[in-house]
Formats: sequence, structure tokens, C-alpha cells
Amino acid sequence: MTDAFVAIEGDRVIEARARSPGTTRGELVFTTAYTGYEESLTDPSYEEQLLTFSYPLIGNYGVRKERFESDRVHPRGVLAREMTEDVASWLHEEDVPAIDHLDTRDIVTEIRDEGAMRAGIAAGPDATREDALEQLDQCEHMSDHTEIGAQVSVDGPTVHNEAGDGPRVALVDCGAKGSIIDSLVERDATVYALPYNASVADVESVDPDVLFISNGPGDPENFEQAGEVVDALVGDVPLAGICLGQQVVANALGGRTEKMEFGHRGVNQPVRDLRSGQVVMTTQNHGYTVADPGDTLEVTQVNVNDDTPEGLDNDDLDIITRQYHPEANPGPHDSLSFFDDVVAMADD
Ligand SMILES: NC(=O)CC[C@H](N)C(=O)O
Repeated sequence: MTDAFVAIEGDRVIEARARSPGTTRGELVFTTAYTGYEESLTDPSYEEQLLTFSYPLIGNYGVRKERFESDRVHPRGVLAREMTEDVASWLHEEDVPAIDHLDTRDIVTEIRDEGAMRAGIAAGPDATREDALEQLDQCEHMSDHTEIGAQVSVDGPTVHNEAGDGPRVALVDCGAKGSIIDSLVERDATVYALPYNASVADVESVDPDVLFISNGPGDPENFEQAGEVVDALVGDVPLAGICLGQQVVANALGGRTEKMEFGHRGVNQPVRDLRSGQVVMTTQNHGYTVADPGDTLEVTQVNVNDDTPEGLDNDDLDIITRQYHPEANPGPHDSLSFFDDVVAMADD
């Protein structure tokens, strides 16, 4: 049954089946992850995007809140070859349009050839091609979402594990995944999650042993205030970052980020550590990359597939950032020791 349409750049329209009705638009991206749909759908870094699963069956082990990375679904729309009723009804409850019975291999090939692109979706009994095309027409580019931090950050300071014996972590929450906070708390850190636009004084007021910039959605250049905090505190406080966090740190310290053609999204991205030679499998979800690390940061890890920087460090200044997701939700646990390194750096 055709009761859904996706319009992609070039005004091509693809037919599908509606699983959760509505109209929506966003940057069309794909993940190659074959498990972890609950974690991906609740990952705040997918805010404003339309997420295509390249793995053909999504939902085959149900939907459980314990696996969520935040309290809501973040992609603006979801595309799959086949979606179970569990996932479809969850997305319906969350008011996120979703479609299946379309050729997701075709979509993935299109994105790989043309790059991440703007798209519009219309799904439901009254949906038309024109509705999908109109959504596409109104769709913005990722970099236009200048206030995206406000959509995903905490409203005010939030403390986790206040009685902890470990280091005090000031986490600039640009849309932090829950498992990043959990990974720090498991190491007995006290985590002070602060709004994405926290001032230097806000961060100093929690007297941190380490400053941590979280993952987050959109263009890292739209997180200028987090960069100002990094610039003000570098050298005084150890510094860590994951994904958007790495990008913000690089931009603040004389480097430069750029948009990738279609990004890295999946759970089997190989990363080589240039110091040890070791390769680990990692989880990734990013569409921007550090094109120039600047003079302060050393590239210590690279992506085996395309040589993009995966780890930036400065041992003298106590800086450690990763482009991939060591918290491993979903995905391989190979790089979980990153959090031990962060805690050790803070304890020094
Ligand atoms: N997961 C993230 O933190 C993503 C970072 C940034 N929004 C990007 O797409 O590159």
C-alpha cells in the first residue's frame, strides 16, 4: 500500500508505507548499525534529522525504556525497510512520522553518491507527493539550526551522584547521551550537567576537576559559548570531549571543522591508535569532522577507512577528546577505557 512519500533533493519522490502518520522534514542520513535502534532513536545528536536504517528489519527485540539515551525520540522522521509494530507504535505515540516498505538500499546509495541531503516526508491516509515536496521545499540545512542546543540541553544545572568520591565533572550538556553520564557516575564521578550556553563563571562555580563537552546535534560552529568556556579554562582544568565535544574543543583551540559528505553512522567504524598501533571497533554518529586540528592538539587516533581524526590529545595540557562514542550505547565496548583515562586525568 502506498500511503507515504519521501521527497529528496532533485525533487525525486519515493513511495512508501505509513507506520506513524504526519508530515516532516530534515537532513536525510543513514546508519549502518544492525542493533541499537532504541539508543539511536533517543540519541539527541539526531535532532532535526531523518534517520534511515540500512539494516532491513528494525524492532525485532522490542522497545525497552532502560535502553533509551534520553527521554524522547530525536530524529524528526524514521525510514526503514521493515519496522515492527513495537517501534511503529512507539514512534506514533511520540508523534514522529515513520515509514517502511521502501527501498532503503536505494536511499543509502543516493546519500553515498550525493551526500547527506534535505528531504521531506508525508505519511498517512491523506498524504500526497505534493505534501512531501512542499516539506522538502521548506527544509533547512543543518547549519541553519543555530539554536539547536536549546532543544536538547538541560534547562539548568543538574547534579548526578552528588555524594560521589571521584572527580567533579562539569559537563557542558550540548545534548548529552545518558550513557555518557552513566559511564562517569559508574567511576564514582560527580557530574554537574550545565546548559549548552553556560558561562565561564557557571562552570567555575562547580569547582570542576575536569571540563567535559558532550556530544550534540548540528553544526559545531553553532556552539560558540561552549568554545568560549574551553578557551577560558584550557590549561587550568583538564579537558575532555566526545563527538561534538571534540569538534567544539578543536574549533576553540585554533582548529577548524567542516561538513563531511555523508558522515559516519554505525557501530563498526575501525579506529587506529597512532601511538599503540591498535585498532578498535567504535560506534559513531557524526556528519562533521575536524578538518584542521590547529597547533595545540595532536591527532592520536584516525579512522582506518578515511583517515579522519578520531582522537585529539595534548598530554601537557591534559586534553583528551574522541570523535567516536566510547560509551558504546549501542555498539562495541572496545573503547570504554576512555572514561578511566578521563577520571585518571582529573585525579592527577
Ligand atoms: N554525535 C555527535 O555529537 C554529533 C556531532 C555533530 N552534530 C556532527 O554531526 O558531527
